[in-house]
Amino acid sequence: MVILEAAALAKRFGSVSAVREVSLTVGTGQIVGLLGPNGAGKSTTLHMLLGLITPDGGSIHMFGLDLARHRTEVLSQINFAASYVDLPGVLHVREVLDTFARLYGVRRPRVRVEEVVELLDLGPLRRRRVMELSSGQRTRVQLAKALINEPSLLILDEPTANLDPDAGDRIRQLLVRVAAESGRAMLITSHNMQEVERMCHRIHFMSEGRIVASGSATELTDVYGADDLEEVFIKVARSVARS
Ligand SMILES: Nc1ncnc2c1ncn2[C@@H]1O[C@H](COP(=O)(O)OP(=O)(O)OP(=O)(O)O)[C@@H](O)[C@H]1O
Repeated sequence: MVILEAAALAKRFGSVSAVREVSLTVGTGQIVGLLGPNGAGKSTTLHMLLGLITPDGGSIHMFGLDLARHRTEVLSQINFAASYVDLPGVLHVREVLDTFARLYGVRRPRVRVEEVVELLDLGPLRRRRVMELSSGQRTRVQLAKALINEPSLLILDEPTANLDPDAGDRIRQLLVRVAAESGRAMLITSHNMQEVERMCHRIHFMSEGRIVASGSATELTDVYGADDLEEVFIKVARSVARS
């Protein structure tokens, strides 16, 4: 089932065309990756999907509903995590999760908070203030917050950016398991090609605001005659830069 359908999205910032004619879909249980060099338009695309900025063109449908016309209903079924979004630093981890559970109108909030604490291994950090946490620990709190409302669609901007290799691997496994077991759809950006190769069913490469290549990791490595996704990335980025 199609969870997210974006068609011909466009966004300009003054003279910069940040996103041009971007179309993509994400289905139930599917993990889709959005890749591309710095400034390609990935975050701008995610921010339009989250209703944080208004597209100049195109349409966004989630669960069959137009985001522009059914904003509250749509946004209550999705969630987002990114390391650049600040959580209230003076609150304890437990208080942050309680607050978001109530904001999202989660049924049985205490039970759900305990579930995400367990899932993200936050037990020992429950009573620590967010401002006292390391960046990797904050990333885990962000992901717990993103799962609190059991979203049908999870949008993750570089979900493992601050994590050490062991924590990053655990989070990747967790997200893959969550998508497979609960059918949650995920759209992620990442500069970690191994992560994308391992997690994503479908990948879109963006460059200068456009999607310039799409497929599974295997399809893309075949098409570009590359050994791995990192080589594909470099070939795509350099071929666009030359053209
Ligand atoms: N609020 C803004 N005002 C002006 N220009 C912006 C704004 N947000 C983004 N841009 C520009 O839009 C383009 C796309 O930026 P965006 O942040 O979407 O890229 P990105 O692919 O997420 O990059 P990165 O990998 O570095 O995070 C860039 O040229 C950026 O400078």
